[in-house]
Amino acid sequence: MTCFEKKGWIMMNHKPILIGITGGTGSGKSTVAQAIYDSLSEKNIAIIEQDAYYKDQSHLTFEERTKTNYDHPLAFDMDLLIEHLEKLSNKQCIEKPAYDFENHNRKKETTTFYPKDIIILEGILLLDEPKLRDMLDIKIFVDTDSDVRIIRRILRDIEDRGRSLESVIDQYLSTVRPAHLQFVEPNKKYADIIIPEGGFNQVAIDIMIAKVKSIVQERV
Ligand SMILES: Nc1ncnc2c1ncn2[C@@H]1O[C@H](COP(=O)(O)OP(=O)(O)O)[C@@H](O)[C@H]1O
Ligand SMILES: Nc1ccn([C@@H]2O[C@H](COP(=O)(O)O)[C@@H](O)[C@H]2O)c(=O)n1
Repeated sequence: MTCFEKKGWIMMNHKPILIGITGGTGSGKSTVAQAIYDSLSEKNIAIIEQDAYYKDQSHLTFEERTKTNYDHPLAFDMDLLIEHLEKLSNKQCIEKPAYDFENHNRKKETTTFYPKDIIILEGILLLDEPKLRDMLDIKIFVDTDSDVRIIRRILRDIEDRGRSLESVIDQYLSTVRPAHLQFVEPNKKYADIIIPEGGFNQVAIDIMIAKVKSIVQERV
């Protein structure tokens, strides 16, 4: 069954444009996603964070959940993410999960998410799974040096995600860095565009916006 929001619908008979923004942790993915969203805010557009699709771990204790490798593809419920993107392509609503970084678990509540003309999907592991990769109309890799990324991550995880300096460093060395080298960096080759240094690269963002607008024009 199709599902509509009261908002304007510009490409009624078309599948949504799916923009994937990937790159290492702290590279600036969310910042780039927000900049694109802000520049196209008059359109029927939304952001989906891949983080919302971390697997539910309610069967584990908090202590056990701290030991999960959150940078491995198996940490994500990729089947649910793909199912949701397919539903949105078919103009169906989804119940989008939400994630609690402090508890290392999915939240109980979900949000009803309506189909959009443009969806920005943002996350560390968008290009590793061929089926997901093939669904993306535009694939962007935000490329930022690892020393800059770890500094950003330390600040963010302590401030927003309830972590200690020691836990961020331990996690980075034991799982984040090895998984980045194994699953994130090698998939850069699949990107259509590589944006150096993330969110404040206005030239790259303007080029992206022009591309999205030209796809919209083709489809209306
Ligand atoms: N080009 C940039 N220069 C300086 N700081 C940036 C830049 N891009 C992002 N940041 C900052 O770095 C932090 C991480 O950025 P974010 O977009 O959340 O990264 P990601 O989503 O890849 O983890 C945020 O505090 C953000 O404001
Ligand atoms: N319980 C969790 C879940 C994920 N992480 C880390 O989040 C990173 C991905 O988010 P970004 O915004 O940084 O792209 C990823 O590197 C995981 O290590 C976590 O620490 N705890």
